[in-house]
Amino acid sequence: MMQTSLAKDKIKVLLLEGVHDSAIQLFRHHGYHNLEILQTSLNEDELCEKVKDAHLLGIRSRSQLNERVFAAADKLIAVGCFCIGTNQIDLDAAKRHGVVVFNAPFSNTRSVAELVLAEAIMLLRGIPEKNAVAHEGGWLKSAKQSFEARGKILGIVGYGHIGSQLSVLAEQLGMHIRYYDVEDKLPMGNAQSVPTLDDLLTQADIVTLHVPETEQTQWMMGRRQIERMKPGSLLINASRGTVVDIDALAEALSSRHLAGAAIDVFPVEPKGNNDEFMSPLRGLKNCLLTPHIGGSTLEAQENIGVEVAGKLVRYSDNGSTLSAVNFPEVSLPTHATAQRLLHIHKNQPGMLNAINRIISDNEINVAGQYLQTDESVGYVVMDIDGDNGANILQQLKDIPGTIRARRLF
Ligand SMILES: NC(=O)c1ccc[n+]([C@@H]2O[C@H](COP(=O)([O-])OP(=O)(O)OC[C@H]3O[C@@H](n4cnc5c(N)ncnc54)[C@H](O)[C@@H]3O)[C@@H](O)[C@H]2O)c1
Ligand SMILES: O=C(O)CC[C@@H](O)C(=O)O
Repeated sequence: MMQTSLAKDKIKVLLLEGVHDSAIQLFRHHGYHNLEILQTSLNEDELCEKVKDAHLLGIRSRSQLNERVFAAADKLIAVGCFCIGTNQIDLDAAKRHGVVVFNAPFSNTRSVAELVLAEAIMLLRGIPEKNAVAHEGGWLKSAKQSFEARGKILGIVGYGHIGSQLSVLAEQLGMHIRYYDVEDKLPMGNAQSVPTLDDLLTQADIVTLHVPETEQTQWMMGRRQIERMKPGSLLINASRGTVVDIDALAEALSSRHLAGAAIDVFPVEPKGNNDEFMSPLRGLKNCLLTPHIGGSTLEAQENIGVEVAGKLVRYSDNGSTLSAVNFPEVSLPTHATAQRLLHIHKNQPGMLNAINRIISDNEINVAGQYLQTDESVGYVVMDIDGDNGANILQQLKDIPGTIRARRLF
């Protein structure tokens, strides 16, 4: 087990939002026993208080990490998103504070694709409404407005990991796939790309959204886009709640312009399972509502736990930022007899010179050194011979423009 300069029982790991046990096991296996585990997210004030003594933080989609939270998190070195989306984090603020952010870019994608396919079939058969009516003692036995999936056009918006897997699964059922993406994407099977969102909306029997939350995707399914959808068509959203104008959707479902919808994500979601879910979609029987569980299968959560905890441990143990979402990627092999120093700084001229001047003034031999920069930060990982690491750490921290410096082992 790797020895770090800060004893591992002093490294506090704060895990929120019911991260899977596989993550906890992995931390413990690597010697991290100072864990605080919460099942819910925290509001901004609670977060600011809790993060004060945390070195590593694990969250899912509900925790909002903004400038104020990072400013309060003096000791924080990394955040792991135990999910795909990182839109809940101000990634630039994290970087300015020298905090590296990781996620799990594909571990839950199959789970989402499977759910969406099931929802498409359920909506085509009007099951949400038939189910709701049966629970009230009614009996809607009818073939009216009930359809097979075979031969229907599935319109996929965002043909990434989820959209493209869904494409393959849906084609197995005999559906015809059209997709719209801002980037050129390899069509799977017989899927066809369409040039505009409008083309997709006017052709598809079912529209399903698989885009990330960005400025461009915010409210991309507004009133006008919903009106462009074919009368009697269906909408599925398992991407992010801000992609769909929920009031316009509620009206389209009430008026039956849309025959049905399945919505897993909402502009405002409850903080935890004990909070009330508020939405204009409540009570609409042709709308299947799920509590943001597209990626919540045991398989996905177990894999995500191992993947993201593994990334946090590798960063904490040896400084590897491989696959970080907001940081230059560096992974230096360890040199058995050397001490490792990490230096995160503003990307300004002369930083490497300043670091190396300290090394040479102290007559230290460098066993390995790697610098990566992006437009705003630089990250140096450096192995030095001898035992001078602790002595020069303060000098490295004193270099103007330094964001954070750490001695690992
Ligand atoms: N409901 C859930 O539990 C759940 C689970 C996993 C992911 N998600 C959400 O689903 C999203 C998609 O996941 P993914 O793994 O497929 O991501 P991905 O990055 O692999 O694919 C996203 C695709 O959207 C495209 N895109 C981006 N902006 C676009 C725009 N304006 N118009 C059209 N296409 C655009 C991208 O080019 C890319 O191909 C995630 O960002 C996350 O927010 C939700
Ligand atoms: O597990 C979550 O909270 C979010 C799941 C999903 O939206 C993701 O971004 O991966």
